[in-house]
Amino acid sequence: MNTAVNVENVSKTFRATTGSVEAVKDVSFSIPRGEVVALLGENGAGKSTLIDMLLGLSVPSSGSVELMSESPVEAVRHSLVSAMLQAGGLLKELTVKDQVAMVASTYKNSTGAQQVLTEAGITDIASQKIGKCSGGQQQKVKFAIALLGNPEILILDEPTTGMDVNARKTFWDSMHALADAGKTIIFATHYLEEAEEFADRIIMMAHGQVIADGTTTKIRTLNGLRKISFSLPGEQHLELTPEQKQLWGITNLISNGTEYSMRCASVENFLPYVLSSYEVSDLQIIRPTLAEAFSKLAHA
Ligand SMILES: Nc1ncnc2c1ncn2[C@@H]1O[C@H](COP(=O)(O)OP(=O)(O)OP(=O)(O)O)[C@@H](O)[C@H]1O
Repeated sequence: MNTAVNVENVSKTFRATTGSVEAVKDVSFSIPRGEVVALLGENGAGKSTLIDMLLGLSVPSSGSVELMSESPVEAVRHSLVSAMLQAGGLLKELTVKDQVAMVASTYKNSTGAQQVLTEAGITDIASQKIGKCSGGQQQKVKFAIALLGNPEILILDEPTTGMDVNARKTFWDSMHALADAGKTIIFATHYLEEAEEFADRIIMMAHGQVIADGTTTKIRTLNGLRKISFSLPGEQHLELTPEQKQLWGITNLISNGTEYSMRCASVENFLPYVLSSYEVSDLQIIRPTLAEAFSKLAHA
């Protein structure tokens, strides 16, 4: 069984007094086992609604979801999947270790409270009451709880919200270890650098739909916004006709003495022309950042 998650033509419509909201619209994707996938999208894009359906917390209005070839509810029941969600679930009066032990006792075959406390990096706050933990520490407690069932699939909704830089690093180190052990990880985040650094694949959502799906490199170049800069020493001047600019998708052309910079949609075709027609130095091709691609795609 190589497919961990299969989502087919899934839509979710909420009925509200003000009318209906199509939170997720005809979304399909498949995630092989062992893949680490970042779910990106602006506020209200539909990420949490999709995650709720992956976990069986809500039912699609149409379409189907399968995790390890089972329905989400069955997959949760068989501890094939566990989650770290944005909303509550922790008891403020309990200590961290009692909270984790309490959830551990509900599993037939739990990983063990002590082990998940170590994996989540919270042995130092084990005796602290949940109510006295910071937002970031509570996130780590939720992470420890998510590890208890030793699930094949981990689904994390904005897991590092509230964590400081060190806590985020420790968190992602733990996630790396899990990914190396072959776990499938799906995480929603607003931190693009986390997606860039950690995910094998990015699924980008806007207005309930998947607007891009691929590796970070693919997503970055989807909008074709690579930037080129170079110098033309001596008396050389770059001269491009409007037809050439259109052909190679040249925009934002700026010249500053001998230095030129521009955006280019067709670097592979433009560069041979420049290199054969001019004496070029200091050539640089700069990939668009994920943030640029994200912003462009989300507002297309
Ligand atoms: N229970 C609900 N009833 C009505 N509308 C809802 C409900 N839950 C979500 N929505 C709407 O569905 C859309 C998608 O919301 P969702 O929470 O899935 O977005 P999101 O991408 O997770 O956003 P964020 O990044 O802010 O968490 C939004 O327009 C939201 O207002």
